[in-house]
Amino acid sequence: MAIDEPSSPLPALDIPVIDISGYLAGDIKATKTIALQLNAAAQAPGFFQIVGHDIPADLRETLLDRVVAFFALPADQKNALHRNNSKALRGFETLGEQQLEPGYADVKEGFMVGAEVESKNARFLQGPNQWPAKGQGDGLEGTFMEYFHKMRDLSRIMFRLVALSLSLDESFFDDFASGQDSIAMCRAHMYPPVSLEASLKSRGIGAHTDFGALTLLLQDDVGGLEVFHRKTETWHPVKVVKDAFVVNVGDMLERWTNNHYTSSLHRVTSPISDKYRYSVAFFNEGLLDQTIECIPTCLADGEIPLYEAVRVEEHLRQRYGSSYLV
Ligand SMILES: O=C(O)CCC(=O)C(=O)O
Ligand SMILES: [Fe+2]
Repeated sequence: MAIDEPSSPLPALDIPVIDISGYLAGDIKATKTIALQLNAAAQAPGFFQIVGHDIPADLRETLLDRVVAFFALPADQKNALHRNNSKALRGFETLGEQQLEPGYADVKEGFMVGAEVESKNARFLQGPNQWPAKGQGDGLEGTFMEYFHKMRDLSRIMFRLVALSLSLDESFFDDFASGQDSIAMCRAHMYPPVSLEASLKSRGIGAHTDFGALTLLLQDDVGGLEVFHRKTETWHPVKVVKDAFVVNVGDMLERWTNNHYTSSLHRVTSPISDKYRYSVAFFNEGLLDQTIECIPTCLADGEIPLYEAVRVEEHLRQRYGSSYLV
């Protein structure tokens, strides 16, 4: 099946749900099990979900509520925060601006946020955020930034588990994931419903792999996220699991692990009910000057690295640059 064919009604691919509470509680036996589960899931399908994390339910719910309210603002108020005003891709983007799959401009709106960095000190993807004016989308900034900082902490935890899963020192990815200059981008999405007919010819977000190392996704209960299974060349829905984050391996981690871990194609089909779908993705992009090259524990005897070493900034400039239409 070609990758642009409509979604199939196949049963969900085995995308395991991993409970990380044992690691947070310092349980050594549970940590070993979690690392093994993560190792298996990161190889195939490159997607899993986590529960037992410490991001409070009321924060997740409040963020989604505020995101819904933001996307409901009049177009001129959202356009005043357009990402074209920002050197760091921060702010609003409207329907059709990003194209991740050739031939399909995404039918989504987005709102990108990151760590606040003053313009004069900013490098690629660093800079100030753009927030709605007073009286418009009140509370978004406080909730989004609280969420962003908590997700950074969760990322450090997830990368520690990734390190353990690769038999590395637990702190191997600490600087990459949570050092002072480490870059993380967090984008809220709104996917409007389309007719059944239109849904077959469009994408909420076109098929793509994520550019960074690891993505942590908060989704509402509408569904529509699908993962491509390379072996059978079929698309499979990612089930909505209460309180879970969907976690997926991105291109940098695939490259770092010499393809041991898999950065899988995924996409979102537009809702065809009358419901809008909302999600918030947290992307770990890492340190701009870091070099990504094959991790020694990922090279068995007789194997050779499949990729040349690449600087994170070079990789990100190339991937972000080619994904925007305007
Ligand atoms: O909204 C989603 O469920 C997925 C979004 C996504 O894949 C992305 O932003 O890279
Ligand atoms: Fe993605």
